[in-house]
Amino acid sequence: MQLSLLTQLRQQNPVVLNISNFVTVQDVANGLNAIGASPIMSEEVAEAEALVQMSGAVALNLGAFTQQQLTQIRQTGKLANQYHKPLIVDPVAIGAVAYRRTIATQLLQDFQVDIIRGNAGEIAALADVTWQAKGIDAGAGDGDLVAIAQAAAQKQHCVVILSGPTDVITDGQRVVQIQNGTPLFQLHVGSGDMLSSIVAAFAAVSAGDYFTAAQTACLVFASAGERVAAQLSQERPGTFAAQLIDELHLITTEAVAQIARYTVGKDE
Ligand SMILES: Nc1ncnc2c1ncn2[C@@H]1O[C@H](COP(=O)(O)OP(=O)(O)O)[C@@H](O)[C@H]1O
Ligand SMILES: Cc1ncsc1CCOP(=O)(O)O
Ligand SMILES: [Mg+2]
Repeated sequence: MQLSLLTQLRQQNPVVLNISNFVTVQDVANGLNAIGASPIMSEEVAEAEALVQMSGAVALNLGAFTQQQLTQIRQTGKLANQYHKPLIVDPVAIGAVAYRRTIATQLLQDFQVDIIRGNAGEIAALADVTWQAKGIDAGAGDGDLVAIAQAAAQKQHCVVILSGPTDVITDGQRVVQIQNGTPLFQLHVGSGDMLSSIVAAFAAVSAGDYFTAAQTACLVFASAGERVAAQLSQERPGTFAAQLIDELHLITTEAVAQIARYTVGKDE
């Protein structure tokens, strides 16, 4: 864990290129902006090379792609590899939709991803583990989440974040588990997408240590949500979403350190 990465992120204000889905694009842009990164979104393959070159990291969200956008996604992923930019993929709903799973599998062969961030249903699909994913949500299953995340990381040769009540972060061998968070995240569509792009922002300032970038991003994001939830007397999804943006902007490394609850290793 390296909370100083949050300070570096705010000092460096890295450009993060996002291919977003149309549902959560604004959450992602504002979440990145609030925490101290500089978001840019694009839907045009003709500008992909210029945008990748100027970016500190690239986040590809597979939430609602069309055939046309697939060309852009594939090209942007390849360019990120070519220009050695950290590449993050969010494989939205690949556990629930066979078509998405097929496409994601192909894409992950077309370029080498550095970090994959998904919920249990999505990461189980990558690891070929049976799971009852439900739409964009994690769904239900009884597999060992740490073993599933490790299997996915080993298969894709990258860092994997399996997010949920506990976030599991692994490079296939090493494991960190973060217990911070709030169930209110699940009441706001876009929480996961925001996290994936914030992971990209941390990766941009991590000098290639993607395992540390991934766990620090997860801890900061989950802590921000937890601090907001602690101030709410009722479940208020709208208020939570607005205040999450505020908190991403205001949260300090000291505040995160004060509430951080995580374990290093496989046992919680
Ligand atoms: N029940 C929960 N308790 C605490 N934190 C949660 C819970 N569910 C999700 N989170 C947090 O919500 C954020 C988004 O993760 P997740 O809900 O798994 O993504 P997605 O929206 O893609 O399904 C993460 O920071 C995760 O830690
Ligand atoms: C509802 C929906 N449909 C396609 S993408 C998307 C948003 C998914 O957002 P998240 O995974 O962050 O909840
Ligand atoms: Mg998601």
